[in-house]
Amino acid sequence: MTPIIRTEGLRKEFSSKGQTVVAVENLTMDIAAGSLTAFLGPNGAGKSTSLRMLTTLLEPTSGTASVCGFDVARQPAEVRARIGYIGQKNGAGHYQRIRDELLSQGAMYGLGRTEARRRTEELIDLLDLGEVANRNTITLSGGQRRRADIALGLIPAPSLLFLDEPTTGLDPQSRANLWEHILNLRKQHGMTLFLTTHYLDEADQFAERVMVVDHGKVIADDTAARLKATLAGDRITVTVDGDAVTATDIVRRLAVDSGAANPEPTATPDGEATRIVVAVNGGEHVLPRLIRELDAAGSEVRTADLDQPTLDDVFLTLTGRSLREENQAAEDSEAGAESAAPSPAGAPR
Ligand SMILES: Nc1ncnc2c1ncn2[C@@H]1O[C@H](COP(=O)(O)OP(=O)(O)OP(=O)(O)O)[C@@H](O)[C@H]1O
Repeated sequence: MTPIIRTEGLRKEFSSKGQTVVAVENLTMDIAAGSLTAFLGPNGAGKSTSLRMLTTLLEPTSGTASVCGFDVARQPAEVRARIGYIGQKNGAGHYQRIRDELLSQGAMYGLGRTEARRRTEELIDLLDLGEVANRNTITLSGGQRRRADIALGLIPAPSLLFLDEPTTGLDPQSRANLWEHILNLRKQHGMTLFLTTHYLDEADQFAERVMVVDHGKVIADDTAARLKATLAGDRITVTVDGDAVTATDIVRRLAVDSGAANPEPTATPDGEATRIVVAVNGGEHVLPRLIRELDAAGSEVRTADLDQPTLDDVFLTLTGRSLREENQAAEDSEAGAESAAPSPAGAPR
């Protein structure tokens, strides 16, 4: 089947104060129709720029991209007619009722009045906006506003939807709720979804394909499960009494047997005992065997833990940075800026 997105050596450079910034470098990928791909990367990695090129909002410096079978540079109108794009900033206007905004969007896409009305009501229903459809966007909660954004992006009934950080800034419950809606849409309409997110748990849970970009380049591209298995591995920590050298040898042998990429354990004194940490493959099989072998060798196992990796561990291996910590730092600085910013008298905060 022809991929719904195909890029070949896509590149975007910006000139800023006499300097050239390469935001996206040599992006080559095929995305299958009907798939859900998460495009991940630290701040400034080039995710939004890639999305903006694929949605025809930015012209590539070089390389090619076809979306829904049309070239983004030469046939932008054809591309736009087939896609939806939900950017980072709230797309819904502030002083219009959601229902009216959806109707205007329908008119903008050239739907007749009856069809615009039908789709508006369908999307209000699908995205659970019934209770707020007659309210102005400015009065909505973050989660409701994001759902309104998605409804707006879906007015033209796209076969491919791009979402740039759809859940950023939402509380965990609103995130879960929005995801339920996104997955529901996908099920009902067989849409292809291509999204960026800073929440790696979302990518892990919902995406079939995870692409990690850094400094404008794709540095990993696979399923979340395979990325975790190949780039992070499981981690076993045991605390043992008795002969630390023998115990460490046993741990190393089992890690080697498991096929771990780096089977060298680290052993550190923990009071009278020794704490041994090692990376293994298939930790759930290795751990029981390890406990039996240590026991048979006369090492008393005080504690035994198995940590299975998250995508953040993958991220750390790949980029040397923890996205979880970056997110936390960004949230902290936003919260700081918000509490420091003066609020104009009477203005809603
Ligand atoms: N209009 C512009 N002019 C100059 N540089 C730009 C412009 N837009 C983006 N860049 C730069 O290109 C790089 C990639 O930016 P981009 O917004 O694509 O990153 P991102 O991965 O989406 O980041 P974030 O997660 O913070 O949204 C960054 O170094 C950014 O500063």
